[in-house]
Amino acid sequence: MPVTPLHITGGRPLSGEFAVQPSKNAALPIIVAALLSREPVTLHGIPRLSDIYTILDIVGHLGAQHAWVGPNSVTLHTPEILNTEAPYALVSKMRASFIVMGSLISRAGEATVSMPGGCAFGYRPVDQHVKAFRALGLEMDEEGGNFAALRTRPLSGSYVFEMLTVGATQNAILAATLGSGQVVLENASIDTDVVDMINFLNSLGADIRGAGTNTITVQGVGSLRGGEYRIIPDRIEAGTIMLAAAATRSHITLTGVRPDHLRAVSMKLIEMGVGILESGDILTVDATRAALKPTNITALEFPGFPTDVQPQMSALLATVPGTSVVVDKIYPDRLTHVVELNRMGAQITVSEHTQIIQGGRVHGAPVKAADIRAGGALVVAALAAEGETIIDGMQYINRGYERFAERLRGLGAQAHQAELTLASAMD
Ligand SMILES: CC(=O)N[C@H]1[C@@H](OP(=O)(O)OP(=O)(O)OC[C@H]2O[C@@H](n3ccc(=O)[nH]c3=O)[C@H](O)[C@@H]2O)O[C@H](CO)[C@@H](O)[C@@H]1O
Ligand SMILES: C=C(OP(=O)(O)O)C(=O)O
Repeated sequence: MPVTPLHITGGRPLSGEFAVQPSKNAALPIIVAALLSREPVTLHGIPRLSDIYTILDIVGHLGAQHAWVGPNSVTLHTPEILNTEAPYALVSKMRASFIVMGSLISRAGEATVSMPGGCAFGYRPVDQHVKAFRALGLEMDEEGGNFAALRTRPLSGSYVFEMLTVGATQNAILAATLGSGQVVLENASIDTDVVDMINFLNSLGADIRGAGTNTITVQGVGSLRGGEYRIIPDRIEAGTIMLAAAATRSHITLTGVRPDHLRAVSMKLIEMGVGILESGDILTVDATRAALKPTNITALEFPGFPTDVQPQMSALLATVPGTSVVVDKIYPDRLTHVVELNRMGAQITVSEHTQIIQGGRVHGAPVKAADIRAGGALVVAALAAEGETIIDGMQYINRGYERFAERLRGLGAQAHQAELTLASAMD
């Protein structure tokens, strides 16, 4: 299905309130984790995004029935696993799909999953998933781009991750949740999305200790019950909007946020001269008080500055006079936004994976998003830019931001996506 470009006429401040969506990157693994229960599980706080529809298709193929029971609530029910194979056509769309491997191993003792896809911003191996599975006792085979796992004895033992990885930590936890052995994961990710998945599994009766620390112990249990769970707010969307407010020198309020998940973004904005006020689940951003100062950022694992907000930060810094430097230690090649921002008058050069940004004015231009957060960056820049920006590649933005044009209009932005005409629908 073709999607029409987003038109934004920028250069004016935003105002009002923005209700942050529930977290895509927490919801995806929790939907996969719901496969572990034979009983119905109702999840509240599921954003209506293309990635969510994709994962629902994937778990549906494996045996989960699902029904939307509210605007952002889904009930999943998997009495039986019907398939232990997740084919390329489904898995190639999205990186998060690779963790169905863990759920299938737990529930069925075997899994064949194609190498995952996802946003193309550089090398994204799955070696830690595979090494962890092997260390915990699974037989692993790789053939023709597929990974096959077979459980011949209860999972047990330990694995020390070679780097902090959200997905591999989640995959190993899922694989060990149902069973009779004990698994210890060291140098495990403390990311909010790992913690939320563990909290969800424990709410159904799993025995997983150490969430939010680098050592996670999973004691296998026989089965999980059904239940209800609410997913955390989307800190990446919230971060994008905070940076949009700063780029447009606005004063806005974000509602339904977890300020404690956003500290790295808030601290950088405060350092730049932006006022940030936290009160419960409300966060106010005031960029009207002083001229903003340039800064340097390095994207790191949580609780460091998120890689998923790095391109949007580059867009903001392109509007701040002076020199800023941006490095991404998680995905050093996450740079597809640079050429497009430069099309809008930004002055960003890249040397050895380091963005050197000479901030100043940006102007509207036709641009193209090549991945989700590059799209977020182009929206931030377009809101700040004089004139009209036409952003192509909305299929990427739609992976991560729900009804974005409409919700940005709620902040007073001039943003609209043309309706699909019969002619464009047949493209
Ligand atoms: C759907 C979802 O939630 N995606 C997020 C998740 O991706 P994802 O879970 O894939 O990212 P990881 O945390 O696993 O990756 C972190 C780093 O470890 C490396 N690595 C990872 C696994 C592995 O087997 N080998 C290896 O070398 C990666 O290349 C990367 O440099 O976390 C990323 C890092 O916060 C975010 O950008 C993604 O938006
Ligand atoms: C990069 C993302 O997703 P994926 O890991 O599926 O590519 C993202 O959510 O920013």
